[in-house]
Amino acid sequence: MIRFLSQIQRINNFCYSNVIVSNRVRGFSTSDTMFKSAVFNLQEASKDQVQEFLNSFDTVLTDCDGVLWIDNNAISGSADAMNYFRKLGKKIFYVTNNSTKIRSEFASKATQLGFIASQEEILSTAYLVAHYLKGIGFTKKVYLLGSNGIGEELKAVGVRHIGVGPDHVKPDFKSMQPSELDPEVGAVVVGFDEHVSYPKFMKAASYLASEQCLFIATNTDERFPKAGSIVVPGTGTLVRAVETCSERKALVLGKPHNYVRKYLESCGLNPARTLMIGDRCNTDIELGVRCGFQTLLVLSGVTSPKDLEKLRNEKTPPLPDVVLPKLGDLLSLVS
Ligand SMILES: O=C(O)COP(=O)(O)O
Ligand SMILES: [Mg+2]
Repeated sequence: MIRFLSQIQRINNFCYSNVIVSNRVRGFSTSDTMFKSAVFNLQEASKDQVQEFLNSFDTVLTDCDGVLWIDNNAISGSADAMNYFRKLGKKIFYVTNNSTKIRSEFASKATQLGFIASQEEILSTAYLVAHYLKGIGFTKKVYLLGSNGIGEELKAVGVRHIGVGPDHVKPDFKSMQPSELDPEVGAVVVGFDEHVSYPKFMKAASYLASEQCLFIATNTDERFPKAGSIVVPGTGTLVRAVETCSERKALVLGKPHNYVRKYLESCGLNPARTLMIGDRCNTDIELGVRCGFQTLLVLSGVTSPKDLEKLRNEKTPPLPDVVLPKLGDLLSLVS
């Protein structure tokens, strides 16, 4: 497996890749100094090393929120970096845990923000939910605690759903009757839902009281990346709430879980020649590590430089192979 880090190892005469392998496979047996060095700051690389890095992969999988954009604003330089990868002939996939849009909407958003993207290159959790239910031949109805993005993807594969939009809290909300439940519901899907409410939790948990009812979640991200000090709770907040009141565990489809991993495996990627870019260690980097990809963490989203330092000090895996402040910084290293 010829990877960038083993090139660095030769150049620096320092065993970066062995440190990483031993950290991952055999636990933290290496010295603190070696461990800390295991995350390579690409900004400290020479031009030749950056070139080696760029030559070490053919496929780029990138996270979206926090790497390419935050809300509706592109992160400076990200589009140029992604378009540069494309110019170099790299295959590109946008792999997002965000469930609020259908794939064509993600492609339009990307295009508007300056990225080159087609629907076929988008792998979103809304799509994965539809892919999963279609794959198991699901014919019942979905109770959806989520957005229209999932609803539209379900519709595209012929799966019926209810629940999207506000379900207002009434003064006597605790007196909800079983007649308010739809007997055709055979699955509860939890994704991001800006209209989350107590009646929705009651309905989700009541459907899930039947063991036959499937329980699926898009992702468990704790927070959305946000510029500024306001915390925007992520889908994990809703999943945990439904898990708590239903006393069940959801099957989670998004990064870093098995379903998305298997999906990517079925795309015929060569793990040794694939780079995963992310802004979050416990989803993006974890997925990359589990799949055997190289991993690049950018500090423009959820993980701050302080968070990374803490993870390195506490020796908390998964850690990325390389790090950059933001994806756009790559271009100044090659020009
Ligand atoms: O929307 C989310 O929760 C995360 O989306 P991302 O995977 O593109 O960061
Ligand atoms: Mg992200």
